[in-house]
Amino acid sequence: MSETGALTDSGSEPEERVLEAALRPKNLDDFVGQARVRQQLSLVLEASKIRERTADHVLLSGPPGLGKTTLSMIIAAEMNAPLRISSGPAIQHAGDLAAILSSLSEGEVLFLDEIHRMSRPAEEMLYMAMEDFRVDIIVGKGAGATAIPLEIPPFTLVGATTRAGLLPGPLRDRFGFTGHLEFYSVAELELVLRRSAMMLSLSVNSAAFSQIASRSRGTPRIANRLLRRVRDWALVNRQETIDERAACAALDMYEVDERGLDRLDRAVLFALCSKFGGGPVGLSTLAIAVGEETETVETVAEPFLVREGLLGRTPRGRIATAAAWAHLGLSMPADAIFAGQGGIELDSESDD
Ligand SMILES: Nc1ncnc2c1ncn2[C@@H]1O[C@H](COP(=O)(O)OP(=O)(O)OP(=O)(O)O)[C@@H](O)[C@H]1O
Ligand SMILES: [Mg+2]
Repeated sequence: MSETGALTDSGSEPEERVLEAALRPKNLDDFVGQARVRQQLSLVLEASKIRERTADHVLLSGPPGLGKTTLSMIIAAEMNAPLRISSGPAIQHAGDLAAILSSLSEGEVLFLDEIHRMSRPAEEMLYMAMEDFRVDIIVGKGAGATAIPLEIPPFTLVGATTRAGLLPGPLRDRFGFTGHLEFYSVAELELVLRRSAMMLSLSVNSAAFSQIASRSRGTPRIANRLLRRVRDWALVNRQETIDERAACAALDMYEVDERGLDRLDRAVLFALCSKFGGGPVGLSTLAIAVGEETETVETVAEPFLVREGLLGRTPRGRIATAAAWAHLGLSMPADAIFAGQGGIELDSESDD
């Protein structure tokens, strides 16, 4: 995810995870935003406490950096249960999963990150474990193979995925509750930032919070990262209090503009408008024009530009919207084809 290591990339680097862990809210009340998911989840957890049973399995889906890992930790904490963490890519054989499942203690929360990347045989073993708290261990091969049933203690599976669409139906159906995380509003991100600033003992004024929040692409991870960069800037420039001027100067220096676009995002839009008259132009041509890999343009820059309504994907190629021209401060030529005009249909972003 983070191949470019950009400031506005919503994925996280290993060294950043340590910093993130420190800023993670520890209970549902401290978790900002996502009101509906929080309410639903709290009901699921409350009910299971009253029934004195382990909570139903929970699936958390949504884009990177919105709080899936954080919520899984909160679930374990709220249930007073130990937490075991693993991930789809780490479970390539059914045996890997069997080893984890058979070592769980009663009521333990098992967090499987990127659950859509688990191997098929492991997935099938998981179905059974989720439903019957039992797995069949296959011993031997071919005609002589036998299945040895193994009881496992009741546990709560919390699965996280950025690609709910890639999850096979039978697996999705076995979760008692699915929480879909949405992008955060600027006001919510300001709350996230206020909390982080307090934990980092930073003095930041309201206008500065709102500047950082509105450049954070609806993503708490990015908000916290921008806050740390602004903190660096203030430290070096000996600013005791981070005000709007300091926040803007810092973020301008890091090339994150007032709408949260970074250097690559703007390069893509600029090439699209200035070199190709606003498109349509093929993705690979566009990538060459900005000197990047096709995949980087497609996975790093495009999703946000499409979400912001600045770029359109059409069957004939990429186009700049009227908003893109305006954002770059360019006047749109009369013959430019943009969304809603010229009979071009926009492709909605697919989840595969
Ligand atoms: N609702 C929230 N309130 C406060 N901070 C949050 C919230 N959601 C996320 N964060 C912060 O954002 C950072 C990223 O969150 P988290 O790691 O849970 O995201 P994720 O959805 O698991 O991302 P990924 O898909 O990349 O694994 C954490 O450091 C956490 O402190
Ligand atoms: Mg995570």
